[in-house]
Amino acid sequence: MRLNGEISYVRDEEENENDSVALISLPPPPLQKLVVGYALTSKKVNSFLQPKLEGLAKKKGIVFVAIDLSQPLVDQGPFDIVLHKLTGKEWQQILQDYWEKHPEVTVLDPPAAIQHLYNRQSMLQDVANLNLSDCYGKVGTPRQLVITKDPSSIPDAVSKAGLTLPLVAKPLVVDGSAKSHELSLAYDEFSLSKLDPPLVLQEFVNHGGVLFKVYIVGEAIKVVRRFSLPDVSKRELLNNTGVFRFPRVSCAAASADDAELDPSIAELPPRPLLEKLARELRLRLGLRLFNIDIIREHGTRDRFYVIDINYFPGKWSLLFIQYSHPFKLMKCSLYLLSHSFLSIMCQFISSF
Ligand SMILES: Nc1ncnc2c1ncn2[C@@H]1O[C@H](COP(=O)(O)OP(=O)(O)OP(=O)(O)O)[C@@H](O)[C@H]1O
Ligand SMILES: O=P(O)(O)O[C@H]1[C@H](O)[C@@H](O)[C@H](OP(=O)(O)O)[C@@H](OP(=O)(O)O)[C@H]1O
Ligand SMILES: [Mg+2]
Ligand SMILES: [Mg+2]
Repeated sequence: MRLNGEISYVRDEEENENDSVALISLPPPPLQKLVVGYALTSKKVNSFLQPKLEGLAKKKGIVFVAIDLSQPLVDQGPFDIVLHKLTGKEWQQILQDYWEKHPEVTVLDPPAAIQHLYNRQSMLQDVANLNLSDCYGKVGTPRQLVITKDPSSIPDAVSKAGLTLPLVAKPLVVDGSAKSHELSLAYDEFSLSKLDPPLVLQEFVNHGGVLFKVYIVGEAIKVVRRFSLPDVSKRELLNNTGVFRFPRVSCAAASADDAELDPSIAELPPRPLLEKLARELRLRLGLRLFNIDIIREHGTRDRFYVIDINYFPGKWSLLFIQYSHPFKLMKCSLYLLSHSFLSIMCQFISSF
């Protein structure tokens, strides 16, 4: 079975361009320029600032200008928007000072709000506090325990907390480094003392090996499917011991949008549920650019868990890669997906 791999809840502006016919031909009003100053790592510049985005943005009067980190921010600009994804206290302070002097500038997003996602404990707190049970499904977070020191105390702490094995061990701090994405799966309690705190130990939830990435850009939502860790059976749990490091299983290259999947596993979470979740988290987190990783407990229709939230994610450029796939249609759908995504980004920026 082939499922529609992606949903968009915002009409693509490009689609609408030919909808209306001008009755009187007046010259178009001059486009008011919107200047977006950006402070991004070179990795992010490569993945985000694709010529395609810059081209589309230019047509809509949006220009991207690199912020020079060696110069005072206050001496640069003027900017309408500052778009950033850099970690570190120093940058936070620079932005804060800038914002105090220029409250008219939109900072995407406020550094203090982003900071909330840089810790895997605070990251999921708002989801845990939500009550969406009447909204087409239940959304929660896996039970988890924070360990800050003394690895030898972990087996005892896990048993006291009553966590069920296997457990996913995740570095507590998420700072964009490769190390902060080094995760392990622990099958038995005693091997847990080999781990290296500070970390979060999270119950592993069987979910049929498919994860949903929900991208939030302002009020727009996009969902894609990615491959994920396979289920762990009771037998595997009994026969395995130890702690196993695993690579970045659900990276952008692990798209499951065009895979043949069991429909009960592949079915996207209900749209009203995602809309409510996105709206609530946007408000509670105070963020406009983020993504939620969500899984459906295997064997259930409506039990969902948020396992990760990332600030301003997305290797959108990957969607442009011309896959040497035998079906031309697939190339086309990938192109359309990325195109509408870029359009959404431009629409969002234009809204300020
Ligand atoms: N509680 C869980 N139950 C089942 N699988 C999980 C759980 N937590 C994580 N995983 C698996 O591990 C992968 C990585 O976990 P997570 O998303 O928390 O890490 P990350 O390094 O922050 O990822 P990202 O690259 O999205 O930032 C997930 O995509 C999923 O496949
Ligand atoms: O393309 P997707 O699957 O959305 O992956 C993102 C991850 O989920 C994020 O965690 C990455 O951000 P950090 O590397 O800053 O944590 C993020 O890195 P980026 O800042 O280079 O976009 C992406 O790798
Ligand atoms: Mg993730
Ligand atoms: Mg993450």
